[in-house]
Amino acid sequence: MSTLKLTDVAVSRGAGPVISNVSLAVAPGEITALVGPNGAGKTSLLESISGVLAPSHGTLQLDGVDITRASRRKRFKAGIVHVEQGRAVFPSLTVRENLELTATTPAALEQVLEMFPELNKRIDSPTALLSGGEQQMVVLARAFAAGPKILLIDEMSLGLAPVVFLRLLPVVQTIAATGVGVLLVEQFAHLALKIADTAHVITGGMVSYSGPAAELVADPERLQTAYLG
Ligand SMILES: Nc1ncnc2c1ncn2[C@@H]1O[C@H](COP(=O)(O)OP(=O)(O)OP(=O)(O)O)[C@@H](O)[C@H]1O
Repeated sequence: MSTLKLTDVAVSRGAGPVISNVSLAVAPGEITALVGPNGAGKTSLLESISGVLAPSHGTLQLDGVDITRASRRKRFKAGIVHVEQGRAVFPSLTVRENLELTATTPAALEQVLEMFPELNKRIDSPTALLSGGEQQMVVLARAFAAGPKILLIDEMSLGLAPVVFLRLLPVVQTIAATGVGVLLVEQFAHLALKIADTAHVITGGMVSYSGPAAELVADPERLQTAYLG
């Protein structure tokens, strides 16, 4: 059970800073939602956590250990797994072959399929033949099989109908229930907030709200105000 802690993180890209002064924690077994408008900096923040981008300021700690300068590979080995935007499956491989990329023993594969029983039915199908929602499930299952302590999920809803996205949310809850700390980035804020424990709204690279997700669900005006920065 691991906690990720960001303190005063800033990230620059190209022309200048895209993230400033972000402090937040991702607790084990909980879902932390990071929501905000297009271009707010959500992806950049996730990339600074998984090591794609180096923060220009601030610190990142996993269980009290400073990982601010750790390589991407080292962070992955420490349990920070990043599900990037865009459903990166290997379409010509079967579902089984996609999962075996991270579930490297028969026991590990069995454990993943217990968590994702829907995939069992399609296990020998080429992944290209699956629906968008099922492909996203393969991506989540593959990430879960990597044994994350902290799972970063970027815009899982991209290109999916809201009704399909809704079916994936319980899967994220099941993953968190195993003790994984989930940081869920979403543009469908109202749906993500329903399953989140804690929420952070980010606008213009800065956090405009941090608190219980239920507070934003109960008070949509507050969510709107936070979106306006
Ligand atoms: N590869 C890049 N090079 C330079 N600037 C970039 C790059 N990617 C994103 N940006 C800029 O960084 C800022 C934050 O973008 P980012 O993608 O992190 O936001 P986001 O909240 O994830 O938005 P979206 O939901 O549209 O992906 C934006 O101003 C964007 O134009």
